[in-house]
Amino acid sequence: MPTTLTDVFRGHPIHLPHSHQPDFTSLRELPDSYTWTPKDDLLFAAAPSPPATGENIPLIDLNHPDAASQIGSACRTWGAFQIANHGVPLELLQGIEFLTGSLFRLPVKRKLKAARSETGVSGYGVARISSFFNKQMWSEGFTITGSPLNDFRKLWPQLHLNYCDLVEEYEEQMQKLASKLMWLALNSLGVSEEDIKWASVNSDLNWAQSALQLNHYPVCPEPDRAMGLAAHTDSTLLTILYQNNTAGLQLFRDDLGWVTVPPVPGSLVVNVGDLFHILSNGLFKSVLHRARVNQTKSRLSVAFLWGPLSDIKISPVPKLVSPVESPLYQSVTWKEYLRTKAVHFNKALSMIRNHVEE
Ligand SMILES: C=C1C[C@]23C[C@H]1CC[C@H]2[C@@]12CCC[C@@](C)(C(=O)O1)[C@H]2[C@@H]3C(=O)O
Ligand SMILES: O=C(O)CCC(=O)C(=O)O
Ligand SMILES: [Fe+2]
Repeated sequence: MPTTLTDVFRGHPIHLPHSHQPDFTSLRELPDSYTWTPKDDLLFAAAPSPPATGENIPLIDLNHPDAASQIGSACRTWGAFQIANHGVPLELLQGIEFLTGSLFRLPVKRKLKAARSETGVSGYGVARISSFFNKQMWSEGFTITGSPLNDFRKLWPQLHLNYCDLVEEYEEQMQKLASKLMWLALNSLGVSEEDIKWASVNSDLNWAQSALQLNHYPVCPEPDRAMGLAAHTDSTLLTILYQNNTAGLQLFRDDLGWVTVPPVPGSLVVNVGDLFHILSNGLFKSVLHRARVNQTKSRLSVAFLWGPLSDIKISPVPKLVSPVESPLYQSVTWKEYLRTKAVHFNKALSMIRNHVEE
């Protein structure tokens, strides 16, 4: 039996000083424990990109003949892009948004019946990365790895089977899309199937696994001082994000600061994760991103976090490594990397980097 994501996290309990949320709707003012300052997050106050620069993440039409090169270039400059004509039925996106909304609208007591345990990865709770910060985030989440049946039964005694089918269908579609996007990006670098043995296109994707992260950012009384989800990179190969019609996702660019990703109805946001950065020998950028909140509209997002099976060694594609230099990164499995990340968080990538000898 391959190691699942659930197995990987069992050995990494997270101890959160505050493991569940207050009833956000009852808070009229931002409590101290939710008030962020630059001390709590070095990049908190980094300049937002002036809208006048017109710099925006590309919106790529997957039916366009140049889609592969556009994706490749977006992965290098932004580490992210939006896609239209992705082939995922609109009803499925609306379905998953509806499921997410109904989950977070449940009474707190019901949601807590499916609370994530200290040693678990699935279930309801605060963001995993909360343990690295002194302040709390203005959000609640629900993580799905493997079958959500047990948790969903507790949340919706009547409707859980329908919702399980919906999640399964969503994951299937996302899985296919993710591998298609990965290969488009790799092809743009001249990398083909012979170069990466474990990631064959025609293997029913039995080399991949995923997690689904549902996020809710309630309306916030003082959004400028609050943080929905603190800045992080994903450890994945790729993450595909569906966001409802409320802006909040921001990407960090060294040259521009924080850039907001505008919601485009029906489209999906794709971002490069740490493993794809490693695989591309640093060519694709694992983008630092975060979620801000606002005072008038609550926000929902659904992240499909996608990577290889836990024991597959990921190393920079030899073709992308210069013949006279060593690869930028050591080889690492997703399992090893998630463990490094669970301890070192945003420093994980630099810990497996090969340092040039003088
Ligand atoms: C398979 C994954 C990937 C996880 C952990 C586990 C399930 C949930 C994912 C996230 C989702 C939120 C950001 C992140 C940084 C987090 O804390 O939980 C992600 C993390 C990672 O990409 O490293
Ligand atoms: O809500 C968002 O826009 C970002 C979510 C995210 O980054 C994540 O779940 O990993
Ligand atoms: Fe993320």
